[in-house]
Amino acid sequence: MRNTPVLISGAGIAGLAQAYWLDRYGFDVTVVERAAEPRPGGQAIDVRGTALDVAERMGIVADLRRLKTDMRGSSLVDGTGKELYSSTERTLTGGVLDGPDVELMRDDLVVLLREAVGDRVEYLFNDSIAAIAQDEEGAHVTFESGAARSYDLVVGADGLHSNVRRLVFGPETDFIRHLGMYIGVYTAPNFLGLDRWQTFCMEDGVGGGVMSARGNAEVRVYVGFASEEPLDYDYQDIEAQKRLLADNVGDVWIFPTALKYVWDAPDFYFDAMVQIHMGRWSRGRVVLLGDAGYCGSPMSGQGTSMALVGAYVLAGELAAAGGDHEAGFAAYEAELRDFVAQNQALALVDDRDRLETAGDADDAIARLTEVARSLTLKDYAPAGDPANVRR
Ligand SMILES: Cc1cc2nc3c(=O)[nH]c(=O)nc-3n(C[C@H](O)[C@H](O)[C@H](O)COP(=O)(O)OP(=O)(O)OC[C@H]3O[C@@H](n4cnc5c(N)ncnc54)[C@H](O)[C@@H]3O)c2cc1C
Repeated sequence: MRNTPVLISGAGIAGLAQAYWLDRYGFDVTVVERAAEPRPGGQAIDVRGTALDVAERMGIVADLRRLKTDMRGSSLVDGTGKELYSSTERTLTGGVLDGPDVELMRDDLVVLLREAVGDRVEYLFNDSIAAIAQDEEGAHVTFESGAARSYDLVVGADGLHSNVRRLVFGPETDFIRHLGMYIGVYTAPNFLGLDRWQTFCMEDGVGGGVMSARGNAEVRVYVGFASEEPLDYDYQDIEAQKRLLADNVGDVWIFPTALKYVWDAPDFYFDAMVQIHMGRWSRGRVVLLGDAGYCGSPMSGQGTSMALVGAYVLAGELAAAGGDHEAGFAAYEAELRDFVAQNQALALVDDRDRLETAGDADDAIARLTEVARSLTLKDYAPAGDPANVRR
């Protein structure tokens, strides 16, 4: 597939995994990323079920396990700080501690994927696609920098607020399903003195938690508030988002203290709990992957795993279709639709936000584990051996 030039928009989890697999099948890959480098930040994320099989085929499972968050357990408190339960067997973010699933920091996974891709693909940082025109010859892309280039295919892996989706499929409002919650995630000093521990708080209208990270040197704060109506704010204006968070979180648990650290946080991430639902994930030579096409929201617990599985399936089906992108895109959807629907449904289960007892948590983890494993990967020959392609 060399000489099949593919442009991937976004160097997040989906984009980097896609670059890895397309390169391994011999496509000629360019990645454009709006940020100056793959963006760090984020809370603990999970690789579980079928996504672990993908990681196995990438040869990165040992690295994932090395980077695993080293939690001893978790507790849940109410808005006054009264403990509802505590467990040394599971965490609220990662599930059963001695199970096969891997919970790690999002930025560690980004670095790991970047290393797995190596220098074999071209990166265009600090840039973004301004326009895409398609015809029988290809997808003709103009970048915001002013450069213009043609590709056979464009993969939109640019996250929840996908630029490619907006340019090719229409406005975000056509595809978004609001789940009634906003969250902010950021790093703070370990102001609670947590020792490999996470404590979460569930209270009407406000919720979240604090989790120690990096050998207890710091914590990741995770704080959200309910809003039935979608809020109007600038996705690029981080200071305004911090203000929005501070203004909407009341005097609940330790959140007022946690929010004192938000102003200096280097890695603040804020977004609505929303899902993306689309009738089609491709149009012409353009296809969507990960959050761009089927965001499940952090409430699904499966955004990262869906991105990894989606990247494997899309690249594999394109390779199997031998250059027929319409057949490849159709097979990608056929293979992945049911898996995505089941994973997105996890965020909508009524009792997922009512984890008041250890039994509730066990039920939720059992359901998640079953759905996360519900797809069996196909073999897409001929991929190179990871030992030969990884540097
Ligand atoms: C900084 C950050 C922190 C996150 N923290 C959490 C978290 O704590 N918990 C959680 O559950 N999920 C979090 N997520 C979302 C989570 O990473 C995704 O749900 C999941 O991993 C699927 O990944 P994705 O690659 O589809 O999307 P993302 O990980 O969102 O990656 C999208 C990438 O596209 C880039 N991009 C966006 N617009 C453009 C553009 N116009 N041109 C080029 N590139 C563009 C972004 O900079 C980013 O690198 C976070 C995402 C980001 C970017």
